[in-house]
This record gives sequence, structure tokens and C-alpha cells, in this order.
Amino acid sequence: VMLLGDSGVGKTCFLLQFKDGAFLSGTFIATVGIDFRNKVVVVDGVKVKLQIWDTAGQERFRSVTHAYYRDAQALLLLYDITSRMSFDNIRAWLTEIHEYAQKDVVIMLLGNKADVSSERAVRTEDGASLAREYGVPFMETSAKTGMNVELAFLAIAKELKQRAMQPLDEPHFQIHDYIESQKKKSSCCAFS
Ligand SMILES: Nc1nc2c(ncn2[C@@H]2O[C@H](COP(=O)(O)OP(=O)(O)OP(=O)(O)O)[C@@H](O)[C@H]2O)c(=O)[nH]1
Repeated sequence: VMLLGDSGVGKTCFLLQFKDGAFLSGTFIATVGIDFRNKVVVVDGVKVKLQIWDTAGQERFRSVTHAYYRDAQALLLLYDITSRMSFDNIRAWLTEIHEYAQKDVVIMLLGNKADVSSERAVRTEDGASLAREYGVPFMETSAKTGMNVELAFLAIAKELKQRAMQPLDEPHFQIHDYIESQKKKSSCCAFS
């Protein structure tokens, strides 16, 4: 699984929240090149080992990260809901993905930093509509509070497990439906 998106959108924090349940606020240390962490998740009783690659968002490292696209089975593409530019650049990221990644790679669009609602520069509907245009699942997340972080990785793990284990003629796991049902569950419980 590769994390992609502009510098500063929160890729490293997103990974650390998932791996260690931690968030270091304050200082921003840009990733240099590429780094990875492993985490095992259990999906329907089966262990799935995710090897998660955290890439540098800065332009000068692009040639390094391009080399890794080809081996990726899933891509989490992040923008920052407080940065219009990071959202506007998503189309360019998708163009790069289509150029360098495998055709059947699983892609998910994530609007991160949803906890900073006072500085919101991208409406939730705009994220959802862009995701619909490209036929990819979408959700807003927060690497700070942990909102939807685990759900994003679990949905990816479920999809990858299904692809690896299920015969082609069996009904296909629907990542969109799974995410929508899980989102509904968490919002129902948050308000109940
Ligand atoms: N409030 C808030 N801040 C966040 C969140 N995610 C990341 N940040 C902050 O955003 C800054 C950048 O986060 P990083 O995770 O280093 O960003 P990155 O996308 O890995 O950046 P590059 O390594 O340069 O590609 C840091 O100061 C984080 O503390 C979030 O969900 N909410």
C-alpha cells in the first residue's frame, strides 16, 4: 500500500496513527524519499500483512517514488481539507498514477485533517464528487483524532484479501458499499 499526495497533507501522521495510534503535533518533518512500515490486520479471520510505503510529497523526490508505483497493489491518495491547492493537485496525482501504477491498482481518495473544520477550504461534496468522477471510494479522515484511519486500511485489506483468495466467479467484495456501511455505522453510534 502506498501513501501519496502533496507534501504536508499528513501521510506520515496517517501512517503513524494507524501503526502506533499516536499523533505528534507541532513540528513538521518532511519525508525524504520513501519509508515503510508493516502492520498485520485480521480480516474475516484471515491475517493480512500490509506493507505500507510512506512517500515524500515534495516534487524533488518524485522520480524516486515513481519507481515504486508499479509494485503497489493499493494507493491511498491524500489531500488536506484546509488546502485547496492540495485538492486541486489530485487530478495531477491521478494522471501520474495512471502513467506509472498497475491498471488494476486499488485507489482510495482521502480528505485528511477533517478535525480542523474552522480552516476548511474543500467541501466534503467536492471530494465526493471528484471521487465519483474517477470511480474511487472516498472519505474524510483525521490523522490527529484517528477518524476513519483504521477504516481506510481495513477496507483496503479486505479488498486485497478478496482479490488474493476468492475465485473470480464469486460475488466481488464491494469496497464502496463496505465503506459507506461502516461510515453509517460509526455516525449512528456517535450520535446514539
Ligand atoms: N490537525 C491536523 N494536523 C495534521 C493531520 N495530519 C497531519 N497533520 C499535520 O500536518 C503536518 C504535515 O504532516 P506530515 O504527516 O508530516 O505530512 P506528509 O504528507 O507526510 O508530508 P511529506 O513527508 O512532506 O510528504 C504536521 O505538522 C502534522 O502535525 C491531521 O489529521 N490533523
